[in-house]
Amino acid sequence: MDELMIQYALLFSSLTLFFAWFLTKKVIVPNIARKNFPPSPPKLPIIGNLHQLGSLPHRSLRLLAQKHGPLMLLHFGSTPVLVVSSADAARECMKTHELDFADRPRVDIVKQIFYNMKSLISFPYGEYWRQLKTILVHQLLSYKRVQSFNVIRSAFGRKHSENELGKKFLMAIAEGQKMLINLSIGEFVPWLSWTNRLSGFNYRIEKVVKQMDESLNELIQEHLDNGLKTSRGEEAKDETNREYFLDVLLNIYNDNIAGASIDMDGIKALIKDIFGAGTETTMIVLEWAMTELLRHPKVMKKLKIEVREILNGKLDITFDDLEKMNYLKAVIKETLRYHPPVGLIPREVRQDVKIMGYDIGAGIVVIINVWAIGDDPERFEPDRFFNSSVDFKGLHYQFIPFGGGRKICPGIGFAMETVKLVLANLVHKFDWELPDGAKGEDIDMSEVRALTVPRKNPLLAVAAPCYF
Ligand code: HEM
Repeated sequence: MDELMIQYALLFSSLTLFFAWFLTKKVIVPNIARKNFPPSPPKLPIIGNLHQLGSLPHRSLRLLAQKHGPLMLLHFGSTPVLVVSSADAARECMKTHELDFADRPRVDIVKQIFYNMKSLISFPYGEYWRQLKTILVHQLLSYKRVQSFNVIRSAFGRKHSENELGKKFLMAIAEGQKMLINLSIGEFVPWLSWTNRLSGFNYRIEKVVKQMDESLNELIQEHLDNGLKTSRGEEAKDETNREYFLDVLLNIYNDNIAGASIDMDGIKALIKDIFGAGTETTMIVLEWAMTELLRHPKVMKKLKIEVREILNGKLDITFDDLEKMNYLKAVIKETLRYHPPVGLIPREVRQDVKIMGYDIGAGIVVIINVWAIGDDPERFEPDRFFNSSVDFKGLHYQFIPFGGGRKICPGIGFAMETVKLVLANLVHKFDWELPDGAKGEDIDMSEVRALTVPRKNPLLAVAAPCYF
């Protein structure tokens, strides 16, 4: 009997082994083998390629791409990540297969910050995303409104951009952004997600989300208590009558604007979109533009001459004046190419797709390395854009500081008018130099790792007023 049992056991294990071998050889392996995945650098157990990201991922990923090619498959923990590093590859993803690449990665922390992804940035491509985009583009950022808003204080109003409540909200946004870049290992290796609780990561994120929510609720309540403004994009006569983004959104919520609808979480998520995506990016362009002007005195001089000639002794700058400043536009474009504020654009693949002969599976996270794609990363030269038709509106894939395809940044007009206006004013009204007789080449050019790519240390410069 015992012998029979042993024979049964042997037969059973042999059958199991044969079945496993058959599955691996004939079913699973051929399926994988038939797939043509993009090249991958070697990875470590558990963390995958996370250790290769370094302190400035846009730079480390460019170095890796120079070795492994414009489409690379990395692993952040167990999460597969496709890295796109050439204009041709970006065109394939953002234009040819636009819809297949139109989602953002579904990271837990993003879900928490954006009310279960109810924001334009995070919501999967589809009907709700289209509704939010229509509200943002047609109600908040239309050309008429861009001109009628006081561009800097347009979200809540002057009072809130300077008072405690506004500051508290901005601090919570900054903290949330920091947490988004310092994602814990638990986000990439699901079976290690318990470490998020242990390390206090979950607690910190809950605290930040609560802070943002509380300050948003207070801001909304104040706007409701003070009566909503309904200037409908007309130029308001004074600050007290000006209609801000929040008024527009609350009017849509109250059904005062035909053809649009939004719920309260949607309003709050959209406000976070505007602050998260719109304020720091714009500031970063301005700071890098001033840095490059101080490093390149000839460029500064040429810009000053253009601005002052067009203004011809006039103090205030109008939108029409800005339109004529072609060298100013070239300086800003070159700054966006050389220091793209969003160095890495995150996307997620919606369904299996073939790109440049490679098989890319649904659910794979995609990173488009905007900085690596903008060629000639060693030279700042605005003249390359002077009288050139290359633009950032998503048609020229070698220059995509605002992204491309349907997910292209909806704030381009708003951002560009702000940057042009502020930069033109800075060079028109002041002469600039570095402190203590320092030279351009002494400026510290270090970048810091963030969701965006800002200067590591603030730029210090001395302004002397110009008299007309
Ligand atoms: C110089 C300033 C700015 C830069 C460089 C910038 C860059 C970008 C980039 C690269 C994307 C991703 C696009 C893609 O996936 O293809 C994006 C998305 C976005 N930006 Fe901007 N942005 C700027 C200013 C603004 C402003 C001022 C606003 C709003 C007032 C804004 C709102 C958004 C939103 C809502 C999205 C998400 C769009 C979506 O996912 O459908 N951005 N931006």
